[in-house]
Amino acid sequence: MPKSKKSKGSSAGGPVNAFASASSTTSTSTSKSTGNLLDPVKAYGQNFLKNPAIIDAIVQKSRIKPQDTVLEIGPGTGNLTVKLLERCQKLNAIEYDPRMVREVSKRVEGTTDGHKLTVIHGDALKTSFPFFNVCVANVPYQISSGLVFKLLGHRPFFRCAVMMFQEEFALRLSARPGENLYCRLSVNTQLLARVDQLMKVGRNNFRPPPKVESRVVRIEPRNPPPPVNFTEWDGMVRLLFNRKNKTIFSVLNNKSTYKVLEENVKTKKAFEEREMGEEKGEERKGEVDVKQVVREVCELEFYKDKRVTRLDIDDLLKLLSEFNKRGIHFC
Ligand SMILES: C[S@@+](CC[C@H](N)C(=O)[O-])C[C@H]1O[C@@H](n2cnc3c(N)ncnc32)[C@H](O)[C@@H]1O
Repeated sequence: MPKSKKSKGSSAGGPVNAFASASSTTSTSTSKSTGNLLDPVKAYGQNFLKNPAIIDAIVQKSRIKPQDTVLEIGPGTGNLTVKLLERCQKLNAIEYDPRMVREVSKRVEGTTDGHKLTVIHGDALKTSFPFFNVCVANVPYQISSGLVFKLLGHRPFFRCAVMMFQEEFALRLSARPGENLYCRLSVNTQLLARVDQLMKVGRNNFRPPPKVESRVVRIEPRNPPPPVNFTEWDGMVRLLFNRKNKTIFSVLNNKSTYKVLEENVKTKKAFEEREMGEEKGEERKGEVDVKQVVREVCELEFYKDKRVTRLDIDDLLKLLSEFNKRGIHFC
C-alpha cells in the first residue's frame, strides 16, 4: 500500500507564495473546468508529461541505482513516478494538489512497486525534504528558482537532480561568462553545482502544452562547496549583476553603493569590537575608506576595465577576497 502523509508545513497553511492569487480559491475552481476532477490547474503549473519517450529519457538520465532513494517533486498523476519506482529502492514524492496525491497513490496501489512510494502532501518549498540520493522533478516554473536553491542548501549532499525547467531558466543556469543569459542565477548556481543541459522538450510533449519550450538539466552539487559565506557572496553578485555589462568600477562607483558598504563596515566593526572586548586592549583596526578601497581593487591589473559579465566564478571569488582583505564586506 502506498503511504500518503500530510507534512507540517503543507497546504493547511495555504498555497505557496508564487500562487498567492489562488489562495482564496479551491484547486479545481482555478482551472477551466470541463467537469473532470483531474482538470489541470494552471496556477499549480500542471502541464503533465504525455510522451513516454521523454519520460523514459528522463528516467534513464537520472542514472538511478537499485539502492537509491529518490525524491520526486510534483508527481502529478504519476507518469514519471511509475517509471522511477521500477528503478529505485524507495521514492518519496512531495505534491501540493491533494487530488494528485490521491491519484498517484491510487495508481500504484497493489502494483509490484507500490510499497516503495510515500507521497507527502505539501508545498515543496516549505516541506523539509526527506533523505534522498537523487531528485527528479518536473515542477511548476514559478517555483524553479526557490527549489534549486533549496536543493543546493540541502544536507546531506545528494548525487544529482534531474529537473525540467522553462527553456530560458534552464539556459541561464549553465550560461558562461560573456553569454547573453549569464546572470546572478548562473553564478550563484555554478558556485554550488555543476549544471549540464540534457535535452530540449517541445511544448507538445505536455498536456496541456505550456506557453514556452522546456529543457531538462542535471544539477550535481559541488561537494565540498567553495569555502565562502553565501550571503556575502550573493550580496556582491547582486550588486554587480544589476548592471552586468558595465565595468566593475562603474557599477560600484555610486553614492548608494558606498552608503551600503560603509554601513557594512560599521556593523562588522561593532561586531568585532564586541567579540574581542575592548577592555582586553586588542589593537583597533584603522578606519576603512570605502571609496579608496573600491578604486584600489578595481585598479588591480586583472580587474581594471573588466566588465562584470566577463567574470567567471574564480574571478568573482578572488574579487570578494580582495575586498574582504581590505575590510569591505557585502553583508
Ligand atoms: C508540471 S506538473 C508535472 C506533473 C508530473 N511530474 C508530470 O511530469 O506529468 C507539476 C506538478 O507539481 C505540483 N506542484 C505545484 N506546486 C507545487 C509545490 N509548491 N510543491 C509540490 N508540488 C507542486 C502540481 O500540482 C503538479 O502535479
